[in-house]
Amino acid sequence: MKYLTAMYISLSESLGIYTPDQLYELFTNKQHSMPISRHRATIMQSRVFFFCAIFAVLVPTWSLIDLLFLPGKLWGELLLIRILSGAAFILLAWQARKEASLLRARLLLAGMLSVTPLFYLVSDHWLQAYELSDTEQVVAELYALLPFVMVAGLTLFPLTLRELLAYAAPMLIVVVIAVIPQAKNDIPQAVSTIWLFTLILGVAMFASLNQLRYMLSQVNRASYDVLTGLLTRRAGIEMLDLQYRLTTMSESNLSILYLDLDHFKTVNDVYGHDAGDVVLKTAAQQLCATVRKGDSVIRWGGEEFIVILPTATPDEANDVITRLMKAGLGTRPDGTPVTASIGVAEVQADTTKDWKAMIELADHRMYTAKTGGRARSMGINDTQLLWPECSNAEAIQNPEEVLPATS
Ligand SMILES: Nc1nc2c(ncn2[C@@H]2O[C@H](COP(=O)(O)OP(=O)(O)OP(=O)(O)O)[C@@H](O)[C@H]2O)c(=O)[nH]1
Repeated sequence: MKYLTAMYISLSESLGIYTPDQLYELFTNKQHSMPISRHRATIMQSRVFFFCAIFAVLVPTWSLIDLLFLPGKLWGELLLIRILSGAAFILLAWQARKEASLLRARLLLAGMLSVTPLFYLVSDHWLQAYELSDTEQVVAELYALLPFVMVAGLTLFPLTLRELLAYAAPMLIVVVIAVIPQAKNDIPQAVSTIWLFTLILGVAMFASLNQLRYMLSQVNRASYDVLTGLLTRRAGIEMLDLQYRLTTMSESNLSILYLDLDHFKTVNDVYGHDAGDVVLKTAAQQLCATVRKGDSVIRWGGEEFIVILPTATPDEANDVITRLMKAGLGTRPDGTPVTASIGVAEVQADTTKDWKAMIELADHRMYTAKTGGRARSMGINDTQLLWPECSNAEAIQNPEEVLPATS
């Protein structure tokens, strides 16, 4: 099995087709990262808003066409459900303007997709009760297109296969229920209706999955640093903003660490850029290995990192730093330990007004740690923690001392 998976991965890489992980990401959102879920929720809600706003106007306005071509009593009945559907679309559009979350986006889409099939089922029931002339029949036939319009609308949303199946199944059931009476008189017509619906559904699912695939690649590219695999500054800012708001809502704790590797430039200058890259990668891996699952590590700049520690008090943040100093950030090419200057900030202890102020404070403390001798952290109330192996960090990492002797 392992052998087959490895073969599939190498084949998929060389042919440019999906790897098992990519396929899984298209099947379900279980492994989607926070930036992807947020981005997807925002797109879905903005499109639900767009769709619902248009339908909120179109559905009631269409009654003018009904008035011209359908019997008066039938027009009155249809007008009632048109007004109700229009109101439902207004409600959905209004809800879609609220802050995006995946749960809200999914519920709104489910709501949007149910209004039209319900409208279709009720209107179809009333239309069947009337003997319609040829012209009236043409207008009535337009009603039968409603589920097709809705299913085609799925192309607008970047959905996983599981979501698509969950949304498409009820619509398919509605169409099957609606064609049952028709099947009694005209089986080929009923079969071709279901066939056409399935075909449009297939195309819509394909387009929707493709949109998701494209979105995944774009968001991943923008959210993860190519060298270290950490969150990029852009994705990190979104995460900081979210965590800060969640923390202030729940009045809990939130600590951040601002790390700047010490004398990193000398690694590049003495051993070359590739060696510098290896040091950065190792430091990033060590950081990720030290923090908890819910924490986030961001590559803030060249050799600067930010660690977000949700719910962590200043003492807990210091525990993380102690763990990190013990585990280390890897070694430089000359075998000396890589160290960092670290600034700490905490939302309650520092009473910061927003995440930017928190970053500024942590940056300022990191600078104090740097000027205070490097290889140390500077926390709240000037609490300092020193790197254990580096009681004399400056001497170990003095650029002049690591420069190889020139002949
Ligand atoms: N190899 C490599 N180097 C990088 C990357 N990004 C930034 N740098 C280098 O990181 C170095 C940062 O050096 P400085 O900010 O001067 O500071 P430093 O040498 O770490 O010294 P202190 O911060 O004062 O301890 C610069 O030489 C950048 O070129 C990268 O992706 N790869």
